[in-house]
Amino acid sequence: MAEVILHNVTKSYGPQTALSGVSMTIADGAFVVLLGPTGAGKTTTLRMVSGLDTPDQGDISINGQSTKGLTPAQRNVAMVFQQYSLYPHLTVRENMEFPLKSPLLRTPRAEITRKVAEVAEILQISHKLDNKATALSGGEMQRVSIGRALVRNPAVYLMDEPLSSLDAKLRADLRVELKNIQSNLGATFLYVTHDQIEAMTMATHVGVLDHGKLVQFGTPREIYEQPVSIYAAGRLGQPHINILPADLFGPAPSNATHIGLRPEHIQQGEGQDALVKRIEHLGDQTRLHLSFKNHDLTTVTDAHTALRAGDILRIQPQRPFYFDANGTRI
Ligand SMILES: Nc1ncnc2c1ncn2[C@@H]1O[C@H](COP(=O)(O)OP(=O)(O)OP(=O)(O)O)[C@@H](O)[C@H]1O
Repeated sequence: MAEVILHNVTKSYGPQTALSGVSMTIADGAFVVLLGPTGAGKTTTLRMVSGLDTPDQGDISINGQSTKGLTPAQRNVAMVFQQYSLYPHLTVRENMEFPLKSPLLRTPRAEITRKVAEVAEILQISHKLDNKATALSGGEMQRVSIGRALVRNPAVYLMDEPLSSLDAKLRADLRVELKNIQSNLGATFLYVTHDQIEAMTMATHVGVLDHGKLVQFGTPREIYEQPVSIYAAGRLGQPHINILPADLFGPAPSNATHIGLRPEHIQQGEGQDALVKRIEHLGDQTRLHLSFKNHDLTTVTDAHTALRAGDILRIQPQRPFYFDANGTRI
């Protein structure tokens, strides 16, 4: 496995800047998740590292070696993209064996068979190994494309929302499996997801992209507990952070325009009156949708709450964030 360093990477497509001066170190064995809304530059970052596309400026090194002029094969990266790209005329087994049959690798036959069986078991597709790739559901095809990456031992795994087409149960299973594989192998991962749980549970580090710029890089806890801006704070957390006028609950720092409250940072039972508008029972969690001085906010409470819509509940902020007019944390 390897360390990947992006140094000042910039890429434009015509007038559109996709990446602007992105510098980031993906340490050997790190699991880095890129977060940002559509168009932020996540896929472009993966394409730059993979060699499918090249930066206009800046450089990317893998294991201390510049990738300038190197093809994807020479970079030894394994990619899984949102749209699975299998060889339709081959079986699942043949698709998964394919990367190991590269003449460069010279993998012994018995080793190929063992590795494919092991990965198929993890991905719960052992019973489909002899099916044609086209005779599979979308979720199965996606698992085969993940399998094709996992049979290899590349410098870095690049994955673009690999679990998004799977149903919830399988997604949860594979989230745990992928994380196990990554920790056991000490593999380096660069991974794109929109899924909060994947980001919080799988990442060793999170990179927050905003219009092609890397605005924050840190552990998931750092991003959650010490966001640099409203934008970064909004990337993690379900329910979403509440962003309200700074002085809604009382005096605020003089340059603050907004207060940011994570749902769990609204203390209940003390403070000022809020109206309970709606209660959502999610099993392990209950969400309260409140109205406070004509502003909507969301908080969480215990699963067996006696509260009902129409009740009045006292609330006050606990550990608030304050932001200035640019959205920068104070
Ligand atoms: N091949 C291309 N030609 C033109 N513009 C492109 C191309 N690839 C990306 N872009 C533009 O670059 C910007 C970044 O795109 P990118 O695909 O990296 O975003 P993303 O964060 O991965 O979004 P998504 O979550 O939708 O996948 C967008 O404005 C996009 O329209």
